[in-house]
Amino acid sequence: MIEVRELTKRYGATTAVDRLSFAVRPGTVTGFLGPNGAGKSTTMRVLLGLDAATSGEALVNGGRYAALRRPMREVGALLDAGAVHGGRRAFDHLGWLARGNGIPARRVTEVLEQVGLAGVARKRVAGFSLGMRQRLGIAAALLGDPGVLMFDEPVNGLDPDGVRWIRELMRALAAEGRTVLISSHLMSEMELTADRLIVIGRGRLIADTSVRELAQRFGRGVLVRTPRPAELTEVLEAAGGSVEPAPGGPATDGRLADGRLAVGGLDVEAIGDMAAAKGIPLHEVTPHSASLEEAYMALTSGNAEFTADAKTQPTTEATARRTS
Ligand SMILES: Nc1ncnc2c1ncn2[C@@H]1O[C@H](COP(=O)(O)OP(=O)(O)OP(=O)(O)O)[C@@H](O)[C@H]1O
Repeated sequence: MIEVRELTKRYGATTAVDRLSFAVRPGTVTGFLGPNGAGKSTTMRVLLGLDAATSGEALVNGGRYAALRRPMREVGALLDAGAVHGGRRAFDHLGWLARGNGIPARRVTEVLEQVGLAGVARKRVAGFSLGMRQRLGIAAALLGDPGVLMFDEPVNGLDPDGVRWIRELMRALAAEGRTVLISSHLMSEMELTADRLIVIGRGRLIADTSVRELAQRFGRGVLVRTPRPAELTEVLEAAGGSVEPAPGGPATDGRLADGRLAVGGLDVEAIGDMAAAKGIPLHEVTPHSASLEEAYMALTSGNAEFTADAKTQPTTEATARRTS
């Protein structure tokens, strides 16, 4: 179990994580999503005791990492696959980690087999491809057979076979009842791997939802294009519709991407009638089936527009709203 409560991390004037709260439960793969610089790595580093929180808490199995008695047996992590010294052999690197953490030597052989590196166990890491280094990093994370696992961008730079292998491994680890948190900025990858999604932007929570809920929320709707998006938004929201800026094109007024809106909860006829009644021109009205990628882009585009109010951070659904 991973719990982050009102976590804030500042580096000088930069607020990397801003009153962030979420929980990651056992038995699921949870995707930790957000654009570059959203605060994913920082959150993971604080969870792993590599950085101190400015305020709030980041707990693993109910305690701070520093207070865990046998950390590698409780939590395994891959933060930076390049962090291993190139002169070391894979077997020796893992053996050194095992000895330092009271882990039986047989685990080294087991995890090397598990990640498919048994054949190169005696080779120096300097000669490893990026994919092999990722596998070695994952082997290190698995060494203590921990119940909690965190992987920062594990599929970065991997070929399709490597990506599929990681996806299957993550799902298998969760199926064994482990808590698995994977960060990524690719919804396309998380869609196939994760059960739950925590989406952050500018250090704040944007959505804490299941993949299914997100698909349902954005799954069907009507795409509307108008030169007066703010007025139409007001009219449609007053009628009970949900309105999000739709991806596609740069934002012209800093808030709404070229006046396209994804409308949920209202049909084409109702939208057309209401716009006509208010004299708002419509340049396009199309029934639309959004992909999760589009949903993610709508959630994260112009993060300032989606700042979850820190006092009422959503916990069960993607409830972040535009603030204007
Ligand atoms: N050690 C540091 N000193 C100063 N600023 C930092 C430090 N670490 C991170 N930051 C800043 O904090 C913010 C969040 O960075 P972080 O690396 O956590 O984001 P991220 O979501 O992991 O992004 P990416 O997907 O690019 O890895 C960024 O603005 C980053 O520049």
